[in-house]
Order: sequence, then C-alpha cells, then structure tokens
Amino acid sequence: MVWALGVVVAAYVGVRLFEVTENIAVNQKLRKLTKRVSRKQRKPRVLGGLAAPAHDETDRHKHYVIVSGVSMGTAIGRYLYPPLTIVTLILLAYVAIPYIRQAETSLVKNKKVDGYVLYAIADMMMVWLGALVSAAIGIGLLHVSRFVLSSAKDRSKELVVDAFARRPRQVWILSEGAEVQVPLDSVRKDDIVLVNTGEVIPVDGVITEGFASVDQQALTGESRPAEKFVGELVFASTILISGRILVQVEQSGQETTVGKISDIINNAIDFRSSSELKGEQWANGYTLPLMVVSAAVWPFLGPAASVGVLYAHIANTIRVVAPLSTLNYLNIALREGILIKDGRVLEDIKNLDTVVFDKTGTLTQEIPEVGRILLSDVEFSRDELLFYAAAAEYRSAHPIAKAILKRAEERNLLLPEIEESSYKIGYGVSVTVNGKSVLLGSRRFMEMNGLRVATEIEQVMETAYAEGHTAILIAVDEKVRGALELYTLARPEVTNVLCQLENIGVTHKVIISGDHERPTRALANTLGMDEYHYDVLPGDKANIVAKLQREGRKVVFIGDGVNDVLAMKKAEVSISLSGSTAIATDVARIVLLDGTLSHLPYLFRLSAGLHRNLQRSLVINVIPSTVALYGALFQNFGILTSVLVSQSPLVLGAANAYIPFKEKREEIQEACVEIEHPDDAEKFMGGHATAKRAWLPASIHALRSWATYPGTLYRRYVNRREARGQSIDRTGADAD
Ligand SMILES: Nc1ncnc2c1ncn2[C@@H]1O[C@H](COP(=O)(O)OP(=O)(O)OP(=O)(O)O)[C@@H](O)[C@H]1O
Ligand SMILES: [Zn+2]
Repeated sequence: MVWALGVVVAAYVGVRLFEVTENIAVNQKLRKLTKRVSRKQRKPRVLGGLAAPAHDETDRHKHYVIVSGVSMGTAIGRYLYPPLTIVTLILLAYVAIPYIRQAETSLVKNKKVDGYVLYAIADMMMVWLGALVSAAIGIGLLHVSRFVLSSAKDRSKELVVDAFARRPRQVWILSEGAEVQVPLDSVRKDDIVLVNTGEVIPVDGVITEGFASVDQQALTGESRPAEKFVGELVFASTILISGRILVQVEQSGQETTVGKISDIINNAIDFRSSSELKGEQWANGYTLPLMVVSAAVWPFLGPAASVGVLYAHIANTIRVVAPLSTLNYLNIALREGILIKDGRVLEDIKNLDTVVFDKTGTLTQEIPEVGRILLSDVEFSRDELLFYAAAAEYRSAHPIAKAILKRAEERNLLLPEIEESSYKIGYGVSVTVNGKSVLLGSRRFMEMNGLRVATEIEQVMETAYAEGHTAILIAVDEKVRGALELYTLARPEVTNVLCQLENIGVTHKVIISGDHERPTRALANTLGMDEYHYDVLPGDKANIVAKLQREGRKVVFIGDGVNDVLAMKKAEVSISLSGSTAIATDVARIVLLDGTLSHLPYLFRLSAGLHRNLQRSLVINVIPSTVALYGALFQNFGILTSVLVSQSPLVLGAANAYIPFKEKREEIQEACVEIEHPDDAEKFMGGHATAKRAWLPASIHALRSWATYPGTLYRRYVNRREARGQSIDRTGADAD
C-alpha cells in the first residue's frame, strides 16, 4: 500500500507547508491576537480563592485519544466496507502528526535519532504494509499514555493548590484608617499593606510611608541589608529587619500568591526522576543499534520483524511510567499532610543519614510559656516590663514573641503603637515605645548595645538555665531592667519520632540553636542527640551544616525561623512545619502541614517506597520490550503482537504506579512506643524487621514485593475485614 503511505506523508507535508508559509506572516499576528483574546476570556477557575491550573494540555491529549479510537474502529471496519480505508488514513495522518512532528524536531533541530524517530518510522512502515489496525493501536497508545500522565499531573496540581488554599496567609492592610487582617489572596492592587519589623514583605509594591532596612540575603545571598525609603520598590519574600512601612500594592495579592503557587507546583510536577533519566539515557543509547538491527533483519525476516524491532524501544513507556509513580507518591504524601515541592527531593530523602534540628519552635513547642518575670529595678512593675516586651514583639513571628504576646493578652494589657523598631536576627528587637527606647533579647544583644547586666540578674538567669529554662533580657531607657523566664517544652512527639528515625537508618542527630548553652545541652541530653551547637548566629548555622557535609554526611535541616533559612538552603533537604515563619515555609522544600514532627519518619518510608516503586517500573519497562525484541527476531511475532507486547508496560507501569504504598508505619511506631515503657521490653524487638532484610539488594527486593503483591492485597483485604469486625474495640483503644 505505497499509495496509503503517500496519503499520510502528503497530509503531513501539506500541514507543515501550510504552517511554514502561513506562520511567517499572517499566523504570527493571528496568534498574538488569539492569545490576547483567550487570555482575557478564559478566566482561571477559582478554587478556594486561588486559580486552579488550566487543563488545556489534558484536553488536547483527550481529543487525540478519541480520534485514535475512531481510527481504530474504521481500521477494523474497512474489512467489511473497504472505502473506510481512506477515512482511516486521514484519521491516522491526523493523530500521527504530533509524533511525526516530534521526530522531525529530533532529527532536524536536535540532530538526534531518538525514540520518536523510531516510532515515526515504524508507524509509516505499518501504514505502508497495510497494518492499519496495528498503526492505530500503536499511535493510540502513545496518546493514551500522554493523556494519563497529563491528567495525573492536573490532579496533583489541584491537590497542591487545594492544600494551599486551605491555609491562606494573613496580612495586615489599612482599611479606612484601621488595621485589619485579611487573607493575602484577597489583597488587591493599590491596597495599603502594613509590614512590621521581622516580617516577610508579602507583596511587591511601593513604600508610601516609613523607611525600612530590608534583608534579601535569604533570597539573593546579598548579605548587606538594603535601605529603602518612600517611593522605592520592595519585593515579596524579602524580610523587613528594621522599620515599619506602608506598602502600596503593585500586583494584586492574588497574582503574587498564584505566581508563587504555580512556581511551587511546577517545581513539584515538572521534573524528571533520576530513574526516569537513567532509563531514558539508556534507551537513547540503544536507539541506533535497534535501527541497525531492524534494517539488517529485513531481508531475512521481512518488514514485519523490522517494525517489531523498532517498537521494542522503551522511550515512550519509561517517560510515562516513571513520572506516574512519583506523582502518585507526592499525592500520597499530600494526603497525609506532607507538602513536597519537588519530586526529586522525595527521592533524595532515602539517602539522608543526618538530621539537624533547630531547637526553639522546631524541637520545642511552637509557643513557649513565659515563666517568672525577674526584676532588678523597683522603678518598673512586672506588668510594666511585660507591657514593654509585648509592645516590642508586637506581631513578630518568633516563638519568644508569641509567648510574650500570649501572656500579655492573658494579663489584658493594652498595647501601644510603636514608633520605631528594628530586629537584629539572632539577637533581639529594639523599639521606641511612648518615647522610651526598649531592647529585648539575648545577653549578647545587650552587650552589643553597650548595656551591662547586673549580677543579681545574672544569678537569676543562671537559676533559670539550671532548671532547663531559657531567659531573655529587657532593657528600658538604656538600662537592663529585668529578665523574662521562658519555659520551653519539647514537642510531645519528639522522642518517638527520633526513635523511629534511628530505626530507619538515620545515624546522626544534631541540634543547632541560637539559644544559650544550658537549655540547649539539657534538651540534647534528654533526647540523646549525637551533637549540639548553641549560641549559633544565623550564618553559622549554615556553616555547621557545611561542616557536616564535609564529613561526608547527607543532611536534612528542619527549622522554623528566619534564622534557619540560610542553613535550610545549604542542606540537601530542608523541612519546615506549617505555622512557622512564612519565609521558612517558603524556602523549605518540604512542609509538614499538620504543624508537628510526627510525619517525619513516614516521609523517609515514603521515599524508600518510591525508590522501590521506580526500580520496579524500570524492570516493568525492560522485560516486555526484551520479550518483544526476542519475539520479533525469533518467534515470528506479527506486527500487532509486537506492538501490544512492547507497549504493555504502559498498562503494567500505570498499575505499578498506583500500587498502594506498603507502609510498615505501625510496626516501627510500636517499637518506639515500647521504648518509652521499658518494662515491656520484649515487644520492642519487632522493630528490627527492616534491618534483617537489609542484605537483600534493593532490586531483588523490588521484584519480590512485586511478585508477592497479590498476596499483600489479599492480606490487606482480610485485615480490613477483621478491622471492620472489631471497629468498636479499636475505637475504644484509640481513645486511650
Ligand atoms: N524576637 C525576639 N525577641 C526576643 N529575643 C530574641 C528574639 N529573636 C532572637 N532573640 C534572642 O536571640 C537569641 C537567638 O535567637 P534565634 O532566633 O537565633 O534562636 P532561638 O530562637 O533562640 O533558637 P533556635 O535557633 O533553636 O530556634 C534568642 O535565644 C533570644 O535570646
Ligand atoms: Zn527556631
């Protein structure tokens, strides 16, 4: 059927010629026009106040899938009614165009012979041989796989957007002279946003009042703060380290938020897993040999075998199957309350051996408790000191600030307007309240400002430290007037989480804190940390991470504050808890949305699970194409069989991607619960089940878990049934 091939080729050439000539003059204008119109017309679908990603891509694939289906129908139908042949050819030409186009790009632009070229040649050969059903199936499967992948991406995007939409960030705006708090995405252009010392600037805009010292180090690495005055531009995600400014919004909050979210989403969704890359590299490596073999066997085995050999390429399948797995794992994570902004990060976690925690706000509870207020001066009462402290911390996001503000609220203190304020990250705050200068912060901060700390205050601070508490100093009018004791409790889940991490393979646990030595050491000892650092300034946090890395460790940094951002950027993986400072959750690659550390071990499990799944998907891709190659060469596979066998990984791989993650969470958790009750020591042996299997190479393990999957399904089914039967008992037990 040379004429059939002629029809397809002519159709393609026709379309391309049309594009080339039209494109140059008319089409460019037209495209601009349509772009302008469609951008205006197509309002983004609003999902909880945020724009959901468009589904154009998926719709396009869906369209091709449907046309491919019809072409399959007519290809079969032509055996009954031969004139359908011409319809089939036109439809085939139509659905093949995107792929022939890709092959053309590979060949002409990239000067590369890749999987697309092989498929294009094979498809044309099928048309030439009159194997129209096979051609329709082959091309149809390509479109189906793209459709599946694209809709999986859409779903992930929706989940991520949803996760964001449920926790809108709050900002302060001036509305009719009053300060009101509103969600960031309801802020419009020209609104006046209020930003205080220590806060992250939430929008791009122009300063209309006040002046500011802005720290862009976390974002740009530039260490000198920039001074900004009225009329100057400030940018979202930079930190106001001193001053208090009003900013007129340039871009509506919604645009900024949506911009941010889509950045995050694009990072999370459009990446290539390392095994996908490996698979592709590998596939590209044997593209040419496949072509040579295909040409060489033609004279002996005929053109059908040649086509079969070409189709045995895994480029298409691996490109679909591997991302599906990763997407599925990102979704599982999100459902459990773990937002992962970059799929590669999830792959990396498995290899981490060192966990570095920030102390205040991360290992300890989000809000400490203000304990005793110690006075060294009869001039001020306790409530007065608290009043000044709270005024200084007004709206600051530091855990210490939250504690002080909470106490002030309990004491029903009315807070004054502050005139001037500046935050020295890692030291403390200084403000002017009712004409008095107030300093609040560490001892180092007082010394830096030339203030002496009286011996009696030093003594009480020592007592506080000795009891495992921490303390900060307050100075009013150039004199240290007292200290505030802060009780910080470790988060209730910490012991258990650390134990689980150890079971999973974390070998080194570190605390890096800006706090004083005594409370840091006390916590490190209680928790059995391997290393701790205290009195660390923000920049040095990053240096310590670098030092750990030089020792050959792979580091995850978990932090909550502005002072952690540089270290987070330095570490292999960074994690922040929801509820932390905005800049920390912005920079962190992973956010634990429930605001606790509980899911940390699960994250490691997920990463290991993803790794197994990806290995399995590689195997799933390679075996069928090997079989197809063998069949084409030695078993006289027909074209249809070759196509079906070599493309079967699409189905198997998709199934593999959605094999529910097998977690051993309970097992490990139980082991760790027992550790807290040593009298029950026997049970805790169960926790070493994972270690026993460590000698099995991961790939064998992957094969095994794949092979035993039906058994697992059955067991799960039985368990579920049992659980249902016992649901009353279980809820009773859970309540304890
Ligand atoms: N907003 C603030 N108010 C009062 N004191 C502060 C403030 N920020 C920092 N300080 C002082 O500076 C010290 C170091 O602060 P930094 O934020 O670097 O670390 P931290 O919160 O104490 O501990 P970690 O690093 O474990 O989170 C604090 O212990 C405190 O004494
Ligand atoms: Zn902290």
